Amino acid sequence: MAPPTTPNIQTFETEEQVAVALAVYILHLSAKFIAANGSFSVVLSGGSLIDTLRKLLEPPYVDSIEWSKWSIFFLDERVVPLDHPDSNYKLAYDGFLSKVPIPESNIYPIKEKLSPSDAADEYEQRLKQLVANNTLRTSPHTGFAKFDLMLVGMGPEGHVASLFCWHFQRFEKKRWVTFITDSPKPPSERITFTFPLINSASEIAMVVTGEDAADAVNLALGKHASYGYPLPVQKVAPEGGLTWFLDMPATSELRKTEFGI
Ligand SMILES: O=C(O)[C@H](O)[C@@H](O)[C@H](O)[C@H](O)COP(=O)(O)O
Repeated sequence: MAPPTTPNIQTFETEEQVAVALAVYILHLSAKFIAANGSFSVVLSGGSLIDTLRKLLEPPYVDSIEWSKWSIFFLDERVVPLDHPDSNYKLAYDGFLSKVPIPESNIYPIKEKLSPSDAADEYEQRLKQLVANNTLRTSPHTGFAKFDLMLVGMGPEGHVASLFCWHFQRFEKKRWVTFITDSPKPPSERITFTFPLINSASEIAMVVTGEDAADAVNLALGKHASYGYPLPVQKVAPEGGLTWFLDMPATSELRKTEFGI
């Protein structure tokens, strides 16, 4: 296991500025990985992240990216049909994927009409096949697939992907993809990448905006971060780079603790 890198914490006045900075960061990584490997594998979360990607759909970013080299995966997914309003694929398709020329064959939604357990098995097997045929690279440290970029959101109580406090999935060590049938955030049935897979990534962006996230941001990044039982977000410790993108409301509690205001 490679030692995790120190996070790069970037804070911005507004969510709009986070969206711009995220577009610049993604543009840079896309060019870097395509130059090095001829491809760029990106893992998307659900939630507000998809809207925060909106700057990528505008010039100069949209015209500067080699979209045909991108492949898209889902960090977690609700076990519902792909056209269901709760589907992360539908959210990503409507808000982002339908607006950029990523080949359909490079987009990897979950398979429909399976139980949560079977959907997780099927997605894991598909990832393993993509490693076997060299579409995805592997971490030499962990043997898990090594995605180029994971875009990760955080819930107000510190969950990431569908890995929640007080739910055993967060301790999974062997599986690449697992499932949950009692998710505290609806809908209850989901599949999710596990921490060993998440932490094998080359780059992770934690994209966290809004005041709802302020307590968990303070717990994760504040001076008492190492005290007590860690939140799921505190287990995000990739062998590659970790960059936090935060707006002012998300750092409001952190600023009180850090500066005693
Ligand atoms: O499918 C999901 O529910 C998500 O992948 C989930 O992990 C999300 O990223 C966080 O809950 C943050 O969501 P918000 O950005 O909307 O707060």
